[in-house]
Amino acid sequence: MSKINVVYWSGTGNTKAMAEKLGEGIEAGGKEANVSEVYSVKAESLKEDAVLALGCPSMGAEVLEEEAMEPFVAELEQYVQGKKIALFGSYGWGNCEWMRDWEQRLKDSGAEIVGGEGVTCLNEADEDTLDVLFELGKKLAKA
Ligand SMILES: Cc1cc2nc3c(=O)[nH]c(=O)nc-3n(C[C@H](O)[C@H](O)[C@H](O)COP(=O)(O)O)c2cc1C
Repeated sequence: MSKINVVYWSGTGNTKAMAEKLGEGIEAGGKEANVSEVYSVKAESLKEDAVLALGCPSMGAEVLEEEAMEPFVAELEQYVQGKKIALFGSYGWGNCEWMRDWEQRLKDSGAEIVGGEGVTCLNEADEDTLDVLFELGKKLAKA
């Protein structure tokens, strides 16, 4: 059974809960999910992953969290050509500009965004969003 890495940053747990639900979907789809906080993962270790998922809330002013996630994504960009990547994250008040920018950035580096766009939710994920993430996990397992 091959593993799918889900790497996330979460300050207050909203994006963490999204990551965990995505992981459940991956396992339901028949693959092992490796759900990790960004602090414990080196971008280089994902070099060979054909499929992976990344999560981060909107921080700063519509940007990725800047201490850990932003440098991680910046380093990962050199490896993403041809990869299938699912994106997700929570936000508090904006218009999801951070997610649109993140999608575009990875597409420009040659990645395919699984599902066409990142999954976003206002603050804590509701049941509908959790269902979407579960289904996305199953889709990742088959990608
Ligand atoms: C320092 C800081 C900056 C934030 N900036 C934004 C922002 O620009 N746009 C937005 O929609 N939400 C913003 N938020 C709200 C978070 O995205 C929101 O609280 C989210 O649910 C946090 O997810 P987490 O629980 O995974 O950390 C910000 C929150 C903090 C603490």
